[in-house]
Amino acid sequence: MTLSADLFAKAQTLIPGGVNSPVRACRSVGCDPLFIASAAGSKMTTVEGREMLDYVMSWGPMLLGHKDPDVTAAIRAAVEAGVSYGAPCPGEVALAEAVVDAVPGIDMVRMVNSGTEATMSAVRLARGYTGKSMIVKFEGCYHGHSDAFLAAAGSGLATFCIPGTPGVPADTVRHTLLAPYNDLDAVKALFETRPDIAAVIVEPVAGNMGLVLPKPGFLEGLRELTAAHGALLIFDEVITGFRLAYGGAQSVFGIDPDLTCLGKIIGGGLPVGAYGGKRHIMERIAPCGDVYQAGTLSGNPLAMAAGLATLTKLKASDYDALAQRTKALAEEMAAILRDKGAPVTLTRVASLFTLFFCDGPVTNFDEAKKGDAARYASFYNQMREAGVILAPSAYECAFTSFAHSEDDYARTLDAVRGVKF
Ligand SMILES: Cc1ncc(COP(=O)(O)O)c(CN[C@@H](CN)CCC(=O)O)c1O
Repeated sequence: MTLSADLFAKAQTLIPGGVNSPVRACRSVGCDPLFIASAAGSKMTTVEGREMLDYVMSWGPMLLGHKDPDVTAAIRAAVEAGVSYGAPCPGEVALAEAVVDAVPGIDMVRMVNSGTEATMSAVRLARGYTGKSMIVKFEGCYHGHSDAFLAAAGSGLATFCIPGTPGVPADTVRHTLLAPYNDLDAVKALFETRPDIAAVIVEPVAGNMGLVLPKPGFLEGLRELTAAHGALLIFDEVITGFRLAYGGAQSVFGIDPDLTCLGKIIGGGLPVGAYGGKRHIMERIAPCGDVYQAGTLSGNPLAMAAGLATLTKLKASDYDALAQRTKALAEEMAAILRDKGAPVTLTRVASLFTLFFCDGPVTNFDEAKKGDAARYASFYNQMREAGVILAPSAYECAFTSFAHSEDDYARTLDAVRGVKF
């Protein structure tokens, strides 16, 4: 038995499924998880001492790479001043200012502790601000695990093929309307039948059914429809925020959402989420407004220091260069796999990509589900054997980082060449 296997056996007696987040259990790719002892740059080292090349990067936060020296130094310095105050601290102002300066649609921002909290709070705010109850989300999009969204979430639930989940009262998801991603007509039809839609929440680039890009006009259409019907447009940029560009997807597509949800990268690896948007909407949030939201560790000084150090460094980083290197890697991976006879549809943007083992196009969840999950599981396991960690689910993305080197990419392609179907 390996040390990971021993740890996993014990973990399963103490923690549901042996993990603190379902996808980490690797069930959909038919293996047990590796336990990680440390990480630095583009690599993680298992408890067995094996160095693995990482394309999960903590599911997105580690855009600078693991254990970035500047981020680590900032956390170390913050620790010396204490770890939590339960009172305002300068770091909260500094990170809020960095977010407001970076994200076009954010005039004011509230820090929380996860992407789930961010989207849950943004929806409550939208309902409070508009006085309406219904929300529209898209099949295959995942906005965290708050009840309203577990109607047909992508990410974990799609991996486990659970459409919705026990424990969510039926009348909770009664206020959630679903539409296929990229289907503007479906959204238009919802608005024509429902006068009580408070908001449409969308991943501007969907990262939880695998990577699915918005069709031209889709996001613009959502902006027009919501404005015309007195509903808010909420961009869930937990993955895309500070990853597609320093200003997020909204700065790339030129769309002006009413509210934006952030997470992952803005905490630099520590637990941070945030929701922000137009000042006249955000000022409805307590204590200046009447829509309640709170959090003991929101604005935690260590997390603020890690987030600020991360954004400061990203602001000076060359996103275009990373996008070009990611493009070269992903296209070569797809070409090698096609030469092995596998049907592969590659979707890619910036430092994100997904290899769907099916013919394309892949523009929504139904098409994403045509991917050959067994072939993906085989690919995942063979790549892990070769020392490369991909997402343990066909419904996730691969994440590169500024720490990935040309040698890393060459090593990855060598591993792909060794794959046998
Ligand atoms: C677009 C989007 N919105 C919200 C969330 C929820 O964020 P968290 O509550 O996990 O911080 C996520 C979380 N992403 C998943 C991976 N696709 C987190 C990994 C996990 O669940 O362990 C997200 O992708």
